Amino acid sequence: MSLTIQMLGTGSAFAKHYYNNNALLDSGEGKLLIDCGTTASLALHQMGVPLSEIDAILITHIHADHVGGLEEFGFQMNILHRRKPVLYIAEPLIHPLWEHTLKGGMSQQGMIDRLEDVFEVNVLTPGKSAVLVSGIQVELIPTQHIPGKNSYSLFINDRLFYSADMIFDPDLLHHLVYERGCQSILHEVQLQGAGEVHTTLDELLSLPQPLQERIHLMHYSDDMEQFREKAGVMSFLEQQRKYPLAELERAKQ
Ligand SMILES: O=c1ccn([C@@H]2O[C@@H]3COP(=O)(O)O[C@H]3[C@H]2O)c(=O)[nH]1
Ligand SMILES: [Zn+2]
Ligand SMILES: [Zn+2]
Repeated sequence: MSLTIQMLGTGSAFAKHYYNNNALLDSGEGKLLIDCGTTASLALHQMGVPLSEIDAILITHIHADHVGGLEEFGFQMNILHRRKPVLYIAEPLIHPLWEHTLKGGMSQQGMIDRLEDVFEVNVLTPGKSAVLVSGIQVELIPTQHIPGKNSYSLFINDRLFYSADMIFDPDLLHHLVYERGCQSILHEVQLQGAGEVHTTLDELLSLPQPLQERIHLMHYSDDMEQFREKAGVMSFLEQQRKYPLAELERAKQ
């Protein structure tokens, strides 16, 4: 069975109409959750996917719309299912995730003192591809988001680029498509204003047409419908719709 991608949500951090920009990848042999924001467990509930069916979680960076649901996920799995969820994470994110995000809610003296006490932590090395669940191979690519905050975009199965929150990096997109065989790009977008920590629609519209044709937009604000025409050949991903990878790749033809 081929890979499918279903966004739990496609919203920006402040969106209310759209849930947090998190994704469920399903190879048919295993399920990988990309990011676990504040709205993740509600979205998964609506999608009919029990938390216990998720084989692993991968975190791109530390912001609530990407990690705010980990406390509930961790507690539910440990308390209700008696097992630690598998967490893939770059080493520099471990300390801030525990010390600055999860410790306040999850620590229990003598029982839960570290991230590893509630999650099965697997460290990923940027630039090195690894099979995270059967049929899903991921390479972390460091990309720029907030000064001093580590953030990692993803190159999946050597053909799909999934942007973390990131500032515009046209050279990376060019490199992935023309030198690494990238077929489709799921890219975050900021529809209005200056892209100080995100990539703007205007910036993506400056890319050559063959690159734009590969792009599917996500992480957008509630006024997305007003930008469909402006986005041209770039399409907006719909939250909770299941996309076979082949469908995303067909869009460019
Ligand atoms: O320098 C800053 C820092 C943050 N922010 C906002 O806070 C949000 C945090 O989550 P996010 O990364 O999905 O999106 C970010 C932006 O919406 C910003 O506009 N400028
Ligand atoms: Zn975000
Ligand atoms: Zn962010």
